[in-house]
Amino acid sequence: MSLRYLTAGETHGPQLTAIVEGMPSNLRIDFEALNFQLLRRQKGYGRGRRMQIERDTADIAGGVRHGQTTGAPIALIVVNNDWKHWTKIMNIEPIEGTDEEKRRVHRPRPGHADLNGGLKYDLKDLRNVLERSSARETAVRVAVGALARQLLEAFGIRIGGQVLRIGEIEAPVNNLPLDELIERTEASSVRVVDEETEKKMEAYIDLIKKEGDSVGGVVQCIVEGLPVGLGSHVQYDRKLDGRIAQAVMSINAFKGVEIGIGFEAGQLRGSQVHDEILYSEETGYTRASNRLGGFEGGMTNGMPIVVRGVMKPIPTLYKPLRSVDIDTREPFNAQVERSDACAVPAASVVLESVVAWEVAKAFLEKFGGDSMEEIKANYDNYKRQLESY
Ligand SMILES: Cc1cc2nc3c(=O)[nH]c(=O)nc-3n(C[C@H](O)[C@H](O)[C@H](O)COP(=O)(O)O)c2cc1C
Ligand SMILES: C=C(O[C@@H]1CC(C(=O)O)=C[C@@H](OP(=O)(O)O)[C@H]1O)C(=O)O
Repeated sequence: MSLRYLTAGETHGPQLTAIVEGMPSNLRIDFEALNFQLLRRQKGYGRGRRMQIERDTADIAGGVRHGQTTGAPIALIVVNNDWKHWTKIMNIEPIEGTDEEKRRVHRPRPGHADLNGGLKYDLKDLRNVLERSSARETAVRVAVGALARQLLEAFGIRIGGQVLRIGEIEAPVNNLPLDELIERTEASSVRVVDEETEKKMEAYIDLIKKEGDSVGGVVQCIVEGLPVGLGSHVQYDRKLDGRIAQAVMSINAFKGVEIGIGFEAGQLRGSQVHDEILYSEETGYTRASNRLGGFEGGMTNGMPIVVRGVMKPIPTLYKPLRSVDIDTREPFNAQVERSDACAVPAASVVLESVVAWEVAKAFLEKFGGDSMEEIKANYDNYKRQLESY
């Protein structure tokens, strides 16, 4: 059985839940490291008041005993602190003239799931759509990704990321070693490596917010320490770059994905794009560059995976756009819900998490076993095969 998971839960409901199946036994879970990933996602300049209410941690309610996985499905729970403020609105049916009726959402926000979801599921309170379409769900996806990260780390595979752009402000290109990149972005309110860019981005977010507007950006994730041959060229749905693209596009508000130089490849010559193959006794086969971001033929080539994603501006605007009231079909300004002005730094943590998951899944498909020991034996054997090739 391959690795899989499902999530459930509403943004203003009691909790978010994930069931993760297919994790091998005997993986030691570092609870502090798991919760650190949740904390990372909560930080970032430009977020709304909700992040001051929440203190995200993941409770494990199944599949782990004495700090180690047992091979059983893992149940993860992230509690919503905000639930206590929403119990009435979430539990009581909105009756005309009551406070609950006033909180019914009937003026869909352009750019959010409100109208499509209302039409599709025949829901007259668009809250029933927004509760689940909210990116609050990414909290539990980050918890799931944190498990994947721990599995990968046991095999020396590591992940880092950074923000490359927020609206008009672009971060200068850097090729820092992963450790330094992680250290510097961790210290930054917008997950960039230098203070000058950080200051510019903060000021830009302040300006956007003051104008009742919102902003998106570009985020990048790097995975290092990979073996050659995760994913496969033989079937469309086994191509790991394709799976990663799907995972990135599944993040709320993501509108595009690039691997390596991505779209730039369309304007360059072959000689400027393809990574020349080298060989040495110490390193085995390697590449002179990594413009293709670690992939050829849907398989890892041993170079770091480089994935970028673009996030559109947040749809909820304090200065709302035109919309139509679904009760009257009259033009109205869209509903204003409490909202972030910019969630790009948080989204960069979500990007790392979904990429970690896809890589871990492909890793288990290749080296699969029911216990960490079995996987390690398979992995060591494969490494010997590569060395003798
Ligand atoms: C970390 C994160 C935080 C977000 N915060 C908000 C927010 O506060 N308000 C909002 O309207 N959209 C927010 N979004 C975006 C919406 O969830 C998203 O646009 C919506 O679900 C519609 O999906 P789509 O943009 O993928 O089509 C956020 C997205 C992410 C990744
Ligand atoms: C709760 C989170 O993000 C939320 C994502 C979100 C949306 O529409 O996507 C809307 C906002 O919800 P609320 O109106 O409750 O403040 C964000 O705060 C989170 O990231 O944990």
